[in-house]
This record gives sequence, C-alpha cells and structure tokens, in this order.
Amino acid sequence: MPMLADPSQRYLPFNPVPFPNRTWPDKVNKKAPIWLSTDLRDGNQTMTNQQKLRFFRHLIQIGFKEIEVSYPAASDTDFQFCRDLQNNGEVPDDVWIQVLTPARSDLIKRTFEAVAGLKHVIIHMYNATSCLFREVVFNNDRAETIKLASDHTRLVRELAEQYAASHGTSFRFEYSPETFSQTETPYAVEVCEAVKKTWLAGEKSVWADGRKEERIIFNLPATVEVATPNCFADQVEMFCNTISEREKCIISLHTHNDRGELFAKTDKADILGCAVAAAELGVLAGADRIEGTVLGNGERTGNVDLVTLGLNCYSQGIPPNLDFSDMFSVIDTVTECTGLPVHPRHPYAGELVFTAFSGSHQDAIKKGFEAQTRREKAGDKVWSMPYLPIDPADVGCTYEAVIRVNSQSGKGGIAYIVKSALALDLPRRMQIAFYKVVQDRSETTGKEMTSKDITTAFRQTYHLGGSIYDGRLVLKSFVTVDIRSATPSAVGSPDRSRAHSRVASLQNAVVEASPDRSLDSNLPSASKRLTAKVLIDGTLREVSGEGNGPLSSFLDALQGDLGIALSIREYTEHAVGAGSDVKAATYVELIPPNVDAKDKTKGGFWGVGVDADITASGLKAVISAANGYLGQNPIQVPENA
Ligand SMILES: CC(=O)SCCNC(=O)CCNC(=O)[C@H](O)C(C)(C)COP(=O)(O)OP(=O)(O)OC[C@H]1O[C@@H](n2cnc3c(N)ncnc32)[C@H](O)[C@@H]1OP(=O)(O)O
Ligand SMILES: CC(C)C(=O)C(=O)O
Repeated sequence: MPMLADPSQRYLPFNPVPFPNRTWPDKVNKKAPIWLSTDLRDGNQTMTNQQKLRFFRHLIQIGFKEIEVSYPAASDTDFQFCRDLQNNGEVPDDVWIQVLTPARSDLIKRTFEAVAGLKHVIIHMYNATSCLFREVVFNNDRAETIKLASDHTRLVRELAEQYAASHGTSFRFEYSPETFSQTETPYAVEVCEAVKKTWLAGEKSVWADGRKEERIIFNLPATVEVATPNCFADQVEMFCNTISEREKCIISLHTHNDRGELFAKTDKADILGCAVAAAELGVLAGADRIEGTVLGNGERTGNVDLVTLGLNCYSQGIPPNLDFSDMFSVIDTVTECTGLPVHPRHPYAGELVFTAFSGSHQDAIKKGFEAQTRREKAGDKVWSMPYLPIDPADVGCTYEAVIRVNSQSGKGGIAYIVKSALALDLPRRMQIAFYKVVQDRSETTGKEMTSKDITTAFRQTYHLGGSIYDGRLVLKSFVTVDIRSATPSAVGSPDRSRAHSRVASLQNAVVEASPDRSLDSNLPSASKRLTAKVLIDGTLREVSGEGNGPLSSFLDALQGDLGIALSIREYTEHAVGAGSDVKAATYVELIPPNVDAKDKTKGGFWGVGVDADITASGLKAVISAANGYLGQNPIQVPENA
C-alpha cells in the first residue's frame, strides 16, 4: 500500500495543552537523577535467568541502587528469578529490587510471593489511564479507572504491611499511570492523588510521614512517544506543579524512543533518540528519577539509554553516580545477554564515536591534544577538546581509535598517528608531503588506512626502522675531523657512537637552510671533514667531503663522490624519549640546485633520522632525503670521483 497523499485523514497530531507559565526552559540541571535500571524487565525480550543474573551483577557493579528485575506474575521464569536472587543472597543491602505488576489482585499477590524475604523492595503497579486505553482496553470510564488504581493500591499496601511484618522487608510503592503522555494531564494527576491518598492512609501506615527514603514514586511514562520532548516536559512540569504533597513524592520518568532515530543496518540495529531529550527536559521540569536501560534496549525502539544520560551528566561536570569507566565490559555484558549489537555510532559506546575520519576534525583534535597536554602540564585539568565531548580514556578507550584515516583525512590526522605510533613530531611541510603519500595509497586501495598501514608507509617512504626499509643509500659509519687541528671530533657508526649530551636539551629547534650553525655554532667555513662508509645499491663505498659541520660536509661528499647535488632548505630536530634512552629525531628537506629555495611549494625531498647521537641522526636524515631524491633521479657518479 503506498503512503497516503494526505496522512491527516488517518493520523491525528498531538494537541499540546497551552502552558505559558512553563519554567523548565530556563532551568539548568545541577545533579544526576535517581536511576532505575529496567534492563531485566522492560529491556528484557529474550534473556534466560542465567543471562539476567550476569546482567544483574553488572548493574550492581555499575552502581545502580534501584533495579527492576522482573514482572514476576507473568511467568514462572520471572518469578523464579526473584526467588533465586533472594535464595542466593545476590542483592547487596543498599540495593532496592523493583518488580512490576498490573492492577490485578491475583497478580499482585503472586508478585509479593516472589519477593518474600528480600530486604528492600519497590512494588511497581501500573494501569493505563489514557482515553484510548480506558475505552478500548479496559472499557472503564474515568471514575472506574481511578477506582481500579486506588483499590489495587490498597491491596498493595495491605500486603506490604503484612510482608513487612512477616519478613522484615522494607517496601516502597511506585505507581505508573501508563500512557501518561497520552493522558489528559489533570486527569493523570487526579488518578495519582487517589493512589497517594490510599497509600498514605491509615494510622498504621509506615509511609504516612513521607520520609525521604519512603516517598511514593509516581512514574510518568511516555509509553509510546507521541510528541516532541518539549510537550512531554510541559506535561511533567504541570504534573509536578499540581500534585499535592509534592515533598512526599518522587517523580520518575520512563521514556521511549518511538519518535527517535532508529539505526538499522543489515546485522546492526540500535536505538537512539528523543527519549534522551524527553528525559533530560523532564528533569528540568521537575522530575527526580529516570527509568531506562543500559544502551537503550526494550520494546519497539527501546527505552531511554542510561549510558547516554549518565555520560551527558558527566560531560557537564555532574557526577552521574554510575561507573562506565569500563565501557567494553558494559558492551560485552549487554550484547551477550540481550543478543543485540551496539551500533558503531551509539553515543559514548559505539566503536566509532570517538573517531574522526575527516581531515579538518583530525587537525583540530591533534591541535586540541597538544594544547590539552600543555594546559595539563601547567596544572589545568579541564577537558577542552574539539569534537570530543569527553575524554575517551574516562570510559576505558585508548586514543588509538580517535583518528582513523581514509581518503577524506588530512595531514593533521596522519601526523597525529605518526606522532602517537613513532613519537615523531613532523614539521608542518613534511606533514603535507607525507599526507600526499598516504592519500595516494588510500585512494588507490579505496580503503581505510590503519595505524600500521600508515607507519609502514612512513617507514617505506623515509627508509626508517631497519634494513627492510633501506633505500639505495645506507650510512654504515662516519668520522668527522676538525681540519684546523686535524683531530677526530666525532667517530661513529650510527647509534653506536657516543650519545650526544646536547640531545636532551633539544626542543623542536627549527633552523632553516643552515643546520650546521645549530650543531657547530662557532666554527668558520670548511672547518670539518667527514668521511663516511655508505652502501650504494649494496656496494660499500667510502665518501668524503668538507664543510662547516657534519651535514654540510656530508652533502659535499655526496656531491663530490656520488654526483648527488643537494642542499638543505629546512632543518628541524627534537628529542625523543627521556633520560638515558633519549634520542634525537632530525628532519631535513633537501633540494637539488635547479629548485628555487624560496618557493617552498616545490621540489623538496624530506628525510628523517633517529639516533642516540645527534650527528648520526642528522646524517641519517640526509641519507633518508637523498634516497627520496634517488627514487626520482639516477645516480651519476662523477668520472673523477
Ligand atoms: C508498557 C509495559 O511495558 S507494561 C508491561 C508489559 N509486560 C507484560 O505484559 C508482561 C507479560 N504479560 C503477560 O505475560 C500477561 O499479559 C499477564 C501475565 C500479565 C496477564 O495475562 P492474562 O491474564 O492471560 O491476560 P491477557 O494478557 O490476555 O489480558 C490482559 C488483561 O489484563 C488487563 N490488564 C492489562 N493491563 C492491566 C493493568 N495494568 N492493570 C489491570 N489490568 C490490566 C487487560 O484489560 C486484560 O483484561 P481482560 O482479560 O479483562 O480483557
Ligand atoms: C509499566 C510502564 C512504566 C511501562 O513500561 C511503560 O509505560 O512503558
């Protein structure tokens, strides 16, 4: 059947009640609500009692103090679950077990049998109050619906008194005018007034003084979500304003996602959406408590997700009183017990929610991390990070997933991965050069590049990290001689030469075009001679050159002995690691003579070297860049060399 051209003939809009005095839009939430997990009741579609027990234990671990465990009168399995909790001493003393029952005598009695002996119990009774349900399901008028609710409240009270006396149980009572959001709000208040009057009636009532821990709970469900969250918030505020003895009541909300977003993707399905907004606005409107499920499971599109709500509080600096620091184990428990997957983009929990693929996001995150590290070093711990509302580490994620690279990524993200994986802080223009390499590979394969793909590409491009990445030239050893005094000033084979004491103090020094000034600051021109053993396409050769420092001497050697004419356009270095393990990372950009040194958009070849000895690190960087050059140009050894 096609969709209707005029849906108004079949579907009527929700008619909000005018409520100009609403105050909730100007409120700010300052504390977490009381949470009730209904995972084992409203979130439970197929769980066995074994799975329920595993889930129950996890809910305790997360920190829930109120847990709705079943609808005991619905089945022997649900009944038995309560008995098992009691018989096996599973319930900590500070946890309230909640059970659901309809307003039916036989089922209420069965419910009490199920919880006999438990220490703290909330009996949750419900009957639908909306016009549709009154007329269609119950065939009751307004007065009969009120009578149904208050008569059965009386029965609950009597049984609670009886079981409290015989088993020492502390009971509380929760009443839900089911379909609250579709019920005329003044009428819902009327029903709840009748329920409250009955519950608090009588000399004997232990609840009559409305002590904090014994307040009656009115749970206002958006059983089926039929309007925008602001309409629900209005209904909640109206209810809170008009219910009498508000101080003796806890106002609880139970929202669903019917108007929210449904993610459904082949084998993955997940729920998100308006339930979160309705619950949050409802709290601004005066509610004290939220019922929901961890990761939002439940009938149809599910209940409100307590992970999202809890971490939304957390992101505002409000302690949620729920511990999601091991999100992976939360996900494992939920998925294994319910059989339902978690969508990769589920807020806070999905595998992609802390991941940026797009270049500008990655760039901002990389800069954000650098700024965050600086602030934290200065003692400011406040999290202030582009695109990441909370620190992924707080929910047990590593930073590895934060940046993932595909063809939409930019230099910033790629540089972030190189820095995280290899501790190399690439100079900006080298980032741009390497970004092109990665983008080419990513476009060729059409696939995401993993961190390993990127580090491998880096090692291959710059010949870094072991003989498998060697280029045509490999530096085997070198010696530098001060030609004014003719005494050796540095002897080394890379990484075996003496550690250079200056390395530890190097802080990202950038010296353009004249690197040897930074290395050998006070020496005049041609004060050094460098002799190096270099493998050239597998054949060992000795080369030698002169300059005002080791790098210029080496370049002189490459030109004089191998015909590789290159000069330095940019030079950067920084320390890697600390203490006795410190190394130097050096970056150089070399250009051939035909390239304009001032036009930095063209013609350079970048190289990187890492070594415990700063001279060796610089020479390796030169070799690395020269190898890049030789990838595009032949070696033409001069005849007289
Ligand atoms: C919105 C929610 O999540 S509510 C909770 C949903 N969960 C469940 O329903 C749990 C599973 N339910 C069940 O297994 C069954 O419905 C039971 C055990 C509760 C009752 O089963 P049955 O006695 O066979 O009744 P059945 O389900 O066929 O019909 C429900 C009857 O209860 C009445 N009823 C339904 N809800 C309520 C209520 N909250 N209070 C009082 N009566 C109710 C209906 O009007 C109907 O009455 P009728 O037989 O006079 O027409
Ligand atoms: C029983 C009530 C609270 C319920 O589950 C609902 O209305 O969705």
